[in-house]
Amino acid sequence: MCWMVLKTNQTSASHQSHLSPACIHVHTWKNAYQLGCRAPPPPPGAFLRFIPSSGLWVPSQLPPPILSSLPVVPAPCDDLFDKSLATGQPGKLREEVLGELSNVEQAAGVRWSRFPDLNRLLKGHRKGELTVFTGPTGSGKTTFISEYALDLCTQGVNTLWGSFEISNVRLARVMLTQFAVGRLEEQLDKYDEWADRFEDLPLYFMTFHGQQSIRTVIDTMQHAVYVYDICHVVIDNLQFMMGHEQLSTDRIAAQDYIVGAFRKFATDSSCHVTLVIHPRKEDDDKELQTASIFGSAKASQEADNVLILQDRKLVTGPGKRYLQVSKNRFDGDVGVFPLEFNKSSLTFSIPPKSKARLKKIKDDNGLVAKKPSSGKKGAMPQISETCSNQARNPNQPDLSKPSR
Ligand SMILES: Nc1ncnc2c1ncn2[C@@H]1O[C@H](COP(=O)(O)OP(=O)(O)OP(=O)(O)O)[C@@H](O)[C@H]1O
Repeated sequence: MCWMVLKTNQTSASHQSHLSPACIHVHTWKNAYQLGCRAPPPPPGAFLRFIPSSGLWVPSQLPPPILSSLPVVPAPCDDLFDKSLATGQPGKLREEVLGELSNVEQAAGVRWSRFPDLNRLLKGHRKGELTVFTGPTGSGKTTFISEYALDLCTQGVNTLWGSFEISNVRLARVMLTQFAVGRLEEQLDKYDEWADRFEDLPLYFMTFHGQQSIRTVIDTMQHAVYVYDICHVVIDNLQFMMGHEQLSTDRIAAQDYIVGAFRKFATDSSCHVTLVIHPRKEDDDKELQTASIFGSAKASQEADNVLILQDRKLVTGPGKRYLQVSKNRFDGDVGVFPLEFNKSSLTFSIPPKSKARLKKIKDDNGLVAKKPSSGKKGAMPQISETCSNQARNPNQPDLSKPSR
């Protein structure tokens, strides 16, 4: 068994006297080697372990006094290396690459039912990724990300919301309106039907509001992954979670640390994290860019995907807003697509001109209706031109069914 160093401190271990090759030799009568020194390279087959932070190859069995003085926490690891695509290697690289190639659909992740353009660009929503989402103040970030997450959740993506800016009551009200694709204020008799259906979704809310420490938030997320098998965490938004205490320079460092913690959580827990971050103040006539995200470049560097809600019209499309995918690490493309806001249903999906794409079937009564969907829970809402403001919805409660 070889050993791998999991955590290191900032100081190069080789600068510490007890870890210099000479000192190890004096204490153990065994040879250690340091990369980049005039010392000879380790002989082939030598039973050594490598300490990445120090560039040292040390004997794999150091006596306890030296081992305990390491500035690191060693942990056992059988597979330090993957060799090309060779079979039989501990990391199974070859099988895993084949798995990705032969299951392209699965590797692409869960597809949105309300946002076909997102599928075109991002392919799908995948576990273990970090998405950073930004947009001007009041442009509709919360409203959009609510529908974006709800869409996935109705398809069985277990979702945890951390709403640090608006209360869970207000958020759930927006989501319920989007779920019902229409205002429930005027049809309160249907409230219980919709609420029952909404309650059946694998959707959970953190009970935090306002400033909260990253440690507490990550602990809560880890607990939720363990207990509820959460696959998607939405943090809305980073600035409200951090509060306003730090000075400006500390604040950027603190934000970088927090972004790093969310990144690590996403990777380690195989859970997608969508992080809403306000942009820095830009001129109103300028479009936002990846570099407009508040803080250092850390957020966009760590992110797998960067989405920007631009509050201006696309010259070539309908809608007063558009969504820009400005970074896409996995597959697919970067690009833009228009969003048209429906004030009644608080939804961004299906701009009116795109309705032409939907296949319509005239029924016997001369009413216009969309071809029935697959019946999949949470599938694309069906737009009926017989409804004025409210779109017909596959999530529509079956009113013949008694409410719970
Ligand atoms: N495209 C839109 N057109 C008009 N109004 C919108 C649009 N999108 C959202 N709204 C409305 O604007 C208000 C603010 O929306 P929302 O809270 O989603 O914005 P935000 O970008 O998250 O705000 P903040 O910058 O404060 O976090 C809400 O009342 C919402 O219904």
